[in-house]
Amino acid sequence: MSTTTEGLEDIVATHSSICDLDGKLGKLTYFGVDIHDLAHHSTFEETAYLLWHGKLPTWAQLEEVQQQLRTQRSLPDRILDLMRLLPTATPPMDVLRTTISALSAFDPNPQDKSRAANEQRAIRLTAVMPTIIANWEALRNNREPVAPLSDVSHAANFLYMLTGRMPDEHAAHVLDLALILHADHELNASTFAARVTAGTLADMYAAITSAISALSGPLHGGANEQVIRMLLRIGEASNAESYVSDALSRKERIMGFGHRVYRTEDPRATHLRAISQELGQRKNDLRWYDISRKVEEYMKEQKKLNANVDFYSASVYYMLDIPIDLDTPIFASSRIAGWTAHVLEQYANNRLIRPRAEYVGPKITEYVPIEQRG
Ligand SMILES: CC(=O)SCCNC(=O)CCNC(=O)[C@H](O)C(C)(C)COP(=O)(O)OP(=O)(O)OC[C@H]1O[C@@H](n2cnc3c(N)ncnc32)[C@H](O)[C@@H]1OP(=O)(O)O
Ligand SMILES: O=C([O-])CC(=O)C(=O)O
Repeated sequence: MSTTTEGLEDIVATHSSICDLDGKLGKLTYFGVDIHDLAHHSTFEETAYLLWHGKLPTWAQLEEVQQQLRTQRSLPDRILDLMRLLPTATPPMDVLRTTISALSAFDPNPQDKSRAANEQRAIRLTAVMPTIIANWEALRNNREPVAPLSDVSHAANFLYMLTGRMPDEHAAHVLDLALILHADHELNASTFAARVTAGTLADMYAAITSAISALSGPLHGGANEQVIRMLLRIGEASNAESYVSDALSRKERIMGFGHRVYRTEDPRATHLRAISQELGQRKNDLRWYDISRKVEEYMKEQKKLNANVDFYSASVYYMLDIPIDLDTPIFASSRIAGWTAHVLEQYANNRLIRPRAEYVGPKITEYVPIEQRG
């Protein structure tokens, strides 16, 4: 058998037309469209369309997808009933995983496995993600959920449901930009998990449930929540160096740094760093940005590691007043566009994903009856 590579590092496991990632140049494109162009000009809805259809939409196509997303934001009452049954301490990622899985029972036509039916599922799942997250925030705080609006953007509605107030234009723009930047990233762990599940021809709900589970860990999407907890512990920019130096001397990982593919700046971090600074300036409080910069400089100097997408998104969400444990669910509410695009691509040209393991266990061992074992 060929030699093994732990963690499948640099192993090319499939063909994909969705996302091109050059870790040396720090270049990221979705169907050939540069992430910087999407960040400057697109919206989350348009980016999701690009991921699902492989091309940027016309006005009419954009209008249609926006309309579909807007009209499918509500959750079935029985999903809300299910959420009410969960202990209020349930982590939001667990709530997301459970409700997305449960939504399979409400599929209008579960037998329909056509591309068109799966595209509709992709839209529905994307539309309800913010509703699940915001409803959970309300329920766990003993408040009635805020019903979604159907006449504002995905990002504006998300912030509205979280707070019960219409967000200002800048906040909605910032969340929209964060959603664009997180929407896809080639064969990251959660997307791979989605494709492995889809590869068995399990349905889209099953694939997305796998993806949410994989995203939740601190080495992947779960890092953003840990970043802001670290920034809060550091407290002041002047403490950053000693905090990081102590953590490194204990051989701890600094969350939000390092990447399996990037050997240079993560192009998403470039935008998130700038938004973190801008939000700090607008709020007249550059504390979180300043601490982040110090940590970043020190990590670069000491470990030659760059900030990844999770590092600056943490302070951005914090300055948008988003509760810390919603950071990873927000990541999921963006990545759902990429996950579903990959599931559609997997179904379109499916082959079961089943690698091998190099056996390193004991040699053939005789079966000893239990009464003779020492
Ligand atoms: C959306 C995303 O998923 S982005 C990634 C989010 N995750 C994080 O931010 C968690 C922190 N980062 C990490 O744990 C890693 O960098 C990962 C998991 C992202 C990538 O891991 P891998 O590609 O397996 O790199 P690996 O773990 O082999 O690290 C290589 C070396 O860099 C060090 N290193 C990597 N990341 C870090 C870090 N964040 N802090 C300290 N040291 C680090 C490792 O200790 C290792 O050093 P060594 O060779 O002296 O032992
Ligand atoms: O690509 C990866 O391994 C992790 C990552 O940055 C992402 O999923 O956005």
